[in-house]
Amino acid sequence: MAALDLHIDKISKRYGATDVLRDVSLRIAAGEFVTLLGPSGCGKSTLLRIIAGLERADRGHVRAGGRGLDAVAPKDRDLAFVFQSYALYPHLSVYENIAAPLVMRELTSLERLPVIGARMPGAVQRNRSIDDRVRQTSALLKLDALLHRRPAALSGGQRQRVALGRAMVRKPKIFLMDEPLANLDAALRIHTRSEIARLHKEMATTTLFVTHDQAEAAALSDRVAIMFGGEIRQVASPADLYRDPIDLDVARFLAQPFLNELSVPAPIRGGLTIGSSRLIIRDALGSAEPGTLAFRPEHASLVGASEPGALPVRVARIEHAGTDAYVYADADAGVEFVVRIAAERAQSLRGGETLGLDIDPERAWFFPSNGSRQRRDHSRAA
Ligand SMILES: Nc1ncnc2c1ncn2[C@@H]1O[C@H](COP(=O)(O)OP(=O)(O)OP(=O)(O)O)[C@@H](O)[C@H]1O
Repeated sequence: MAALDLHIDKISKRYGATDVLRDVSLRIAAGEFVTLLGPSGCGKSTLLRIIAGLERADRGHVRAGGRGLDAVAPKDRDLAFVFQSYALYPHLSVYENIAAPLVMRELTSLERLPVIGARMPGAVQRNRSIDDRVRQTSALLKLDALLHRRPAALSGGQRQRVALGRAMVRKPKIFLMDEPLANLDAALRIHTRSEIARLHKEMATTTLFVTHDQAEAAALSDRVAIMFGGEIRQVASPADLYRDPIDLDVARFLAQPFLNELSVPAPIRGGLTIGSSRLIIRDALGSAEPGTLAFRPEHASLVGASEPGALPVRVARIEHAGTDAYVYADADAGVEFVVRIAAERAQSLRGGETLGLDIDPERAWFFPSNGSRQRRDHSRAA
């Protein structure tokens, strides 16, 4: 199945007085899996609906494989849309649900009639080809054993697989998926997520996936476009977004499970003054305005209280998380930091103990209060 690239060019959309999308541009390569990630209400679904042709943009263009789609009817766009709600036909079997888009497209209303339709010239051949495609698709989705069942007799994950099957059977050039895992419980979400990853690997269909779940975005995507307030803030691979966020919003949104933040006065030659300590942070070199020092729990360590350059902290509590532990440590002036350490090491710590917090000067970020962070590599793209 040949995949198509998808280009979204300067899309804007307003509802009443609200700018829902502002000049949104995004280029998705043929076969790429890109996720729109952002908080509720940031405009993800609206953008997907505009690409599908279900909503009209006020400005901007959508192109797929070089063809402008703005004037193309939704049904002729060669896109398949998978929604959060499965919207299966309750009175049809799994087989009939998956076959439905092909039956509607490839058979006339007479040919669709039971008994008569099946005997009409031409329809026999087309019915056979529909049957082949339904069986291929259900084999790919491991639904073969469930083809005779009605949706009511399926689990949530199975229903979502049928919804995927119904979208896949038409062999679309592009998949649009709007939170397709949102209605599943935690275990099924992870299972169905790996099914989607496997299918994408096998079929390499260009996919634009919407979620507000950072773990889902990271697990599935080649690249993630992170949105806030109707704008795409940064587009990068999940690893680059986590490692090199463009601003504090992005760093916070990808906090797993916590981001340490501290407001600090303007750095002097990369040096930040925190209480009676002075820390040199590479990211702060070249900045001369106040801002926020931020770092992830894994980018600091606990050392002896008298270690030079370490901030004095007191162990408040320890949370165990499998092989790791999160240590909540209080610094002066009511600031709390979280540090990730190995679970074995946590066993030797005691609540109330005074230690030093050693922040990794290469990995901590400095976000100036006005203006962007000076990033070391430039993964921002549109
Ligand atoms: N038809 C509409 N009329 C008016 N406002 C709308 C309409 N559709 C969406 N909006 C508003 O546009 C904004 C973006 O909505 P959208 O559904 O695109 O966000 P989202 O990022 O997909 O959110 P969620 O994750 O909650 O689905 C919201 O503030 C929403 O209330």
